[in-house]
Amino acid sequence: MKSPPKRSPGPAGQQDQERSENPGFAARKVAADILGNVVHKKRTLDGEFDAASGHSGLRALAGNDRSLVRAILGAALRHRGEISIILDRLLDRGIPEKTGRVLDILHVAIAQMLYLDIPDRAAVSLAVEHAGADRRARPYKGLVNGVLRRLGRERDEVTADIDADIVNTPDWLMESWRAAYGAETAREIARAHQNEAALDLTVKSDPQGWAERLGGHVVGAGSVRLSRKGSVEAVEGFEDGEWWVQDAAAALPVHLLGDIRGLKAADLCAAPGGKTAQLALAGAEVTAVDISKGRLKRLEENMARLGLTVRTIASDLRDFVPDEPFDAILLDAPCGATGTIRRHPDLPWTKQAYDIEKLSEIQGDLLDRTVAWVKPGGVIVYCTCSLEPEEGEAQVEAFVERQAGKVRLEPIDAEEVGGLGHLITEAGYLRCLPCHAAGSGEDMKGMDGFFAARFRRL
Ligand SMILES: C[S@@+](CC[C@H](N)C(=O)[O-])C[C@H]1O[C@@H](n2cnc3c(N)ncnc32)[C@H](O)[C@@H]1O
Repeated sequence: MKSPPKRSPGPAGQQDQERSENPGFAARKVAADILGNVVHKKRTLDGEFDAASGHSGLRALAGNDRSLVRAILGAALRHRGEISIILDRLLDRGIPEKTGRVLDILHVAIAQMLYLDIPDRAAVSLAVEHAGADRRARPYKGLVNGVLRRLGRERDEVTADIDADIVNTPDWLMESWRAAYGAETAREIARAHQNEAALDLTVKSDPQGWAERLGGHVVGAGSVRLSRKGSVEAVEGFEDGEWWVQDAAAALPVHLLGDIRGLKAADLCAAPGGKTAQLALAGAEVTAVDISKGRLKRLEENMARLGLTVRTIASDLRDFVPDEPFDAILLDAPCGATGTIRRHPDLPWTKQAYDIEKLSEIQGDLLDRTVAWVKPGGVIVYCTCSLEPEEGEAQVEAFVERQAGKVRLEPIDAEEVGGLGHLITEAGYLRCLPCHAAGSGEDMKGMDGFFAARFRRL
């Protein structure tokens, strides 16, 4: 169950050094705190890790301890269902409500013991110390010690017969995937979420050359896949703006617009600009629209690094009025993002079915608006990084019905997406799943869940 070591012990954060000399204590404390914020307060991991507005405890940690917090949270969230079952088996009478952080402390400790290469004694003693330092958890310090030591002793019995593929996904999501893709594929999707995603790059040119230079493979429709982890800024070509990070699946929708050299293209919901960069590189005159000024600023910084020029407009699309119609429109609509769980293991624990319903209404509204913004004969590509049919297949079927006589579906051909025929549905949509291969060969396995459909304006 354990994965290779990911840490070297770093200095404890300033605040916690006052309370504990034990190296690594501050990291465990911050991890338990963030876990609580994610699962109880529905805060996102990205938000908690934001340098400016994220969790204040993280700022006090050294870089290697921040990485340790990320690794612990990744394991605790990816295996949350398993850990809950293990805790049920270990806790004869459960834990009473209002016990402060006890459950979060236990989840963090078990994540280290079972899924990270951290010695049991370190995980247990830091958890016991943490319980002792927390006013409401203090009465359960003995219980934390007993439960974790028993797990250490009875690991095989306590972890036996757990269907990890199924239990780490909330029921509503598993049900949605079973209904959409069948039980076996739903299981494969959930299994794919147990692992982190590879690092995929979109390069300005010469994918094969960059793959050789960086020790990767060409996948998808010319993306470069690297297995390395760590800071992307340090990778050759970043500073010179030769590539940007973009999942192989996320790179496919722009290819569906065809030859856009010299055409006016709108990138709607554009930030942080992965697809904007592709459009500009393909020679289109790009207008990038996004509701978020902050995210648009990031898009502008990304374009500056890549040496690409685009026009940016900060606007809610529901207030947007283009000066003139476009030849091509890409709508990468806001969605539940359930296709990105490998990168965002917090997502299953922060989103609910209700969020998908609300978002699918917005998607329908935005998609309808694009019809008036594209020239007759022009093309609209709709895409989302979602696995839910309400945000994909069902969404576009309803669109075609509402806009009958104004748009027609233009089926996608496998040749347009690097020859990956398994990604094209019978209806001619692009449907990528996290368990799909991005090329041939075992190390090509995995891509973000994505949906795309193409329409021609009549
Ligand atoms: C899936 S992300 C876009 C990713 C981007 N296309 C890329 O490839 O890098 C969705 C974006 O939609 C934007 N957004 C959400 N609601 C919007 C609205 N009503 N009008 C315009 N943009 C919106 C969000 O700010 C967010 O940046």
